[in-house]
Amino acid sequence: MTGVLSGADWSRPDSFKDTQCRNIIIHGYCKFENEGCQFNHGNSKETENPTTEEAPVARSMTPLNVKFNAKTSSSFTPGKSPVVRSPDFSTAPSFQPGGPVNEQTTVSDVPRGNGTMSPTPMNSNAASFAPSFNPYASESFTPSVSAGGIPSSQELVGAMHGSNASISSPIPSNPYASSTGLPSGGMVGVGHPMQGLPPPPPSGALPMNPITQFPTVYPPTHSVLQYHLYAPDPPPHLKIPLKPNERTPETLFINNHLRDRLVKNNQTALQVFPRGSLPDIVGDYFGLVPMDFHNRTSDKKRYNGHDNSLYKVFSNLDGKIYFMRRIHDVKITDVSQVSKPFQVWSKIRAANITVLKDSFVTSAFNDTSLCMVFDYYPQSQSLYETYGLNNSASSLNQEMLWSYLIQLTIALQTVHHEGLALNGLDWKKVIVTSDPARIKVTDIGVFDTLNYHNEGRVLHKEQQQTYVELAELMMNLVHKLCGTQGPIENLNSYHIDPLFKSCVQYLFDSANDNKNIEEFTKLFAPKLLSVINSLQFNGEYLEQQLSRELENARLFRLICKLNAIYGRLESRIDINWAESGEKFPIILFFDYVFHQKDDTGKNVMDLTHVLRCLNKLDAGVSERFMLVTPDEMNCIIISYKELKDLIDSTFRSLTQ
Ligand SMILES: Nc1ncnc2c1ncn2[C@@H]1O[C@H](COP(=O)(O)OP(=O)(O)OP(=O)(O)O)[C@@H](O)[C@H]1O
Repeated sequence: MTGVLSGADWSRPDSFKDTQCRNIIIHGYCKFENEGCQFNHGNSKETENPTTEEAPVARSMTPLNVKFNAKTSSSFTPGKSPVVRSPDFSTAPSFQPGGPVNEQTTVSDVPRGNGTMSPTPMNSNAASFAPSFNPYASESFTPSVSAGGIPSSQELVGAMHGSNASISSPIPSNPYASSTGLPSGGMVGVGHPMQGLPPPPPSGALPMNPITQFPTVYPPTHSVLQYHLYAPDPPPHLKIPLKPNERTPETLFINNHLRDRLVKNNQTALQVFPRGSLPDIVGDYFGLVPMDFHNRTSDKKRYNGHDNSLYKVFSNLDGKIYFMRRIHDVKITDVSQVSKPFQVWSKIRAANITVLKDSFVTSAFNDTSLCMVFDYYPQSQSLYETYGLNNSASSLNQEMLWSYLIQLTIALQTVHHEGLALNGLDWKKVIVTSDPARIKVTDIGVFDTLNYHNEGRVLHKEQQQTYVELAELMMNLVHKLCGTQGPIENLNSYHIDPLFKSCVQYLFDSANDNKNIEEFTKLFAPKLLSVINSLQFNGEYLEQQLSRELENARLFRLICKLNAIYGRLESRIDINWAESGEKFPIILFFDYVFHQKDDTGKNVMDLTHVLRCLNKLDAGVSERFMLVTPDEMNCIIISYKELKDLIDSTFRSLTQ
C-alpha cells in the first residue's frame, strides 16, 4: 500500500505523478518510493538535508488557532515547499491510559484527521495514541481480529470499552432478534406474578382486551423493550479459547441476569394502564395501576371483613412510585385511628420491612377508603407466589430457609423493639424483593389501624403469637422443600438441618410463653456467620457490577453535546465555522471520529477509534493530533484539551 491517495484523480493514473506523496509531507520520506508508489517524490532527496528555515515547523504552529492553509500559508505548502521536515513534537505529551502524560511524541505519532483511515506507514502508527502501551503485555487488551473479518465478541467488548480491539465488520446478527417472545396484547414482560395468565378483570377497574382478556397496557407490546436483543453469551461449546490478555463480554459488562432483572424492574415500575374507571388522583397520588390480578379470593378477615385493592401509584410530591393498599368502605371518622398507627409504624426502618410512607382516608373511590402507601418493589412476589404455587419451589434449598428465617427474625426484632407486634405474619405478606433470597414483610400497620379501637389487645400476647406465625411460615417452606405436608410433630422425619428443626420447635413451643428474640437468636448463632458472609459477598459482587457501568453515560453526554453543536445552520453561514474560522476544528474532528474512510474510499466503522477519541476528548488529554480537511489541503494540529475547551465554549454559547 502506498501513500495517501485521496488527492489524486483516480480516473487518470497519470495524475498521481502530479500529486505530492503524503508520506513525504508527513514523514519526510516514503518507504514505498522504490516499491511502486505512484506519487510524486520529487522533494524526497531534499528532505534528507532539510533546511531549517524552510521547514514547516510545528513549533511555530499555535494549536487551535494556527492552521496550515495550503493556499495562503508560506510555511506549509504541499507540493511547493522544497523542504519537508517532520515537525518537532518533543514537547507534546501523548496519552497514556491510566498514567501521567510525559512521553514525547514525534510526528509519526500524530494520527491523521482527514476523515480517512489508511494502512499507510503513517496510519500504522495508530498505536502511538498510547506509545507506552504494550497490548500483548496487557490483561485488558484484545488486539486480535477473528477470521473472516468478523469481530469476535471480545473485540466488540474491547471496543466498547475503548481498548484497541478493532471492529471492521458489522456485528453478527442476533438469532433471537426476530421474535419478540411476547404474547400479544398481554401484560407481558413486566414480571407480574400472574404474568402470562389471563387474569379476571379486577372489579370494574380496567378496560380489557376482549380477545385476550388481558388488560390493555401502555406502552403497547410492540414498543416494549426486547431484552433478548442484547447479545446473549455464546453457548459453552462455541466459546473461543481466550488469550491471557483477552476478555469475554461477561467480564466487562454488568452480568446478564442482573441487567435483565433491573431492566425488567424498570419497565414494570414505569408501566401504566389507561385510566379506566379509576380516579385520576387519590390523595397525593396519581396514575393508579391495579395490581391484584391473582385468582385467589381475598382474606377478608384480615381486613375486618372489608374488601381491599392494590395499586401501583405515582407520588405527586416526590415523583416516586409507591404501592398502595386500599381497604374499601372503612367508615373511619376518628382521625387518630389513622394518624397514631401511622406515626409509630412509619418510623420502622429495617432491611426486611417495607417502609410505610403514607396513610389516609379518601372518598376518591366514592366510598370512605383507607389507603396505606408503602415503598414499591417492582416484580416482587410473595413467598406464597414464589414457592407455594404449583411447582415453583424448585429453587428452594436449606440455605435459603436459613436466610429467610434470619431475615424474618430481623424484622421481628425491629418491630418488637419498638413495642409493636407484626400481627398476621404470613407467607402471603412477605415479598421476595431481590435476588438472592431477599425478603421484606409488607403490609405493616394495617392491622393496628383497622383495630385501633379494639380495647382487648395485649401486646405481649400478640408478640408471642408472632413467633408461632413465623414457625408456621417456615413450616410452609419446609413442606415445599421436602415435598411433604403434615403437622409439626412430624418435623423429625424431615431431611432438614437439625439446628433448623430445633429453631422451629422453639417457635412452636406452646409451653414457653416468654419467647424472646435474644434467646431465639442464640439457637442459630453459628448460622448467622455464614449468612452475613454471603450477604457481604453479594454486596461486593453488586459493587463490582456497578463499577463496570459507572462511566457508561459519560460518552453519551459527550456525543449529545457534539451533536447539538455539529451541523447547525450557523455552522454553514457563520465565518467562524469556515475553514479559517475558529470553530472549524470541531467540524474536522466530527469527521475524524465518525466519518473515517480507508484509502479506497470505503467507510471505516471502527468503534475502537470512536471510543478512543471520545475518551481522550472527555478527559481533555494534552495529546496533539492532526486534523486534515478532506481535500488534504489544510490541516490543524490540536490537542484534545484545546478541542474540549473549544467544544465546551461552543456548547455554552448555544445554550445562552
Ligand atoms: N410493597 C410492594 N411493592 C410491590 N409489590 C407488592 C408490594 N406488596 C405486595 N406486592 C405485590 O402484591 C401482590 C399481592 O399481594 P397480596 O397477597 O397482599 O394481595 P391481596 O390481593 O391483598 O391479597 P389479600 O386480599 O388476601 O390480602 C404480591 O404478591 C406482590 O407481588
